[in-house]
Amino acid sequence: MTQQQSRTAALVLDKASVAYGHIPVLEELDGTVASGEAVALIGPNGAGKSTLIKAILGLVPVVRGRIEVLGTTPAQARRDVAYVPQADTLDPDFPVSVEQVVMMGRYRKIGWLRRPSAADRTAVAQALEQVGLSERARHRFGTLSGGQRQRVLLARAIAAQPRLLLLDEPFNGVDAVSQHALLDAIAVLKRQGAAVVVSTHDLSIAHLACDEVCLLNHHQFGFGPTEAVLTPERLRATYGGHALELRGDRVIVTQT
Ligand SMILES: Nc1ncnc2c1ncn2[C@@H]1O[C@H](COP(=O)(O)OP(=O)(O)OP(=O)(O)O)[C@@H](O)[C@H]1O
Repeated sequence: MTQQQSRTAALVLDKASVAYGHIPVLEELDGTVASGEAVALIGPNGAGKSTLIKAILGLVPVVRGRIEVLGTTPAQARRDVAYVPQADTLDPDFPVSVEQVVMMGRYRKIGWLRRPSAADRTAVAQALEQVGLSERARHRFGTLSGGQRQRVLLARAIAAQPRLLLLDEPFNGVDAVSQHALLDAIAVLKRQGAAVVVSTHDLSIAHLACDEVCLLNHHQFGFGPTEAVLTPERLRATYGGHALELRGDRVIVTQT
């Protein structure tokens, strides 16, 4: 990757406002995420973090301003963007193996009708290795733990070789091993030049994995380098009337 490419903006928010019908959710967001960098979206429940991720995917409309993804519109960039949802929507009883789930990440590249090539199988094996689940490739997806299933969904996103990866609270309720695998995978993707957007309540994720932070509660309360933006004062402003405790690296809302 050249220096020029490494400075390419993967995501631009330009006075972007997002709404569900007539209900405004996000107002006038501004910020840029470069390729090879990660940004943490931090804010209380209902702040609009998932909504921003859906707007970047082109699933919720931008009603004013602009969201530019990989130099184009969210809808046009979609094939180069991978998404790991907050809760997996795959029925655990559905009889599908771990490697079949990860292969789903390749379908946008190979099409639904063509058989996977050797390159597709290699991409799947590498993605599973990256999340530490190679030995579970033939296991049924539904038999894995919640944290392991989350890692499989991350592997599915990695196998897609995205230029932008969107993770919606991927660290909720996962064990330390899964958390490490997730952090490692984010680091590898960044090194490969992908940009990463991760919504989280865990400030350690922002410190460990993210170059930048976007503080959100319908409005933006800060967007910039993690160390500069992630201050107790700004967090309190973002969480508004809620009483807050910073317990270790987690934001705990003690009173609403
Ligand atoms: N499909 C929808 N239609 C209308 N309003 C919605 C819809 N989805 C979410 N909202 C509203 O948008 C606001 C932001 O929700 P969102 O899920 O983006 O918040 P969040 O920051 O991701 O919260 P959490 O941390 O709880 O996941 C909330 O007020 C929610 O009720």
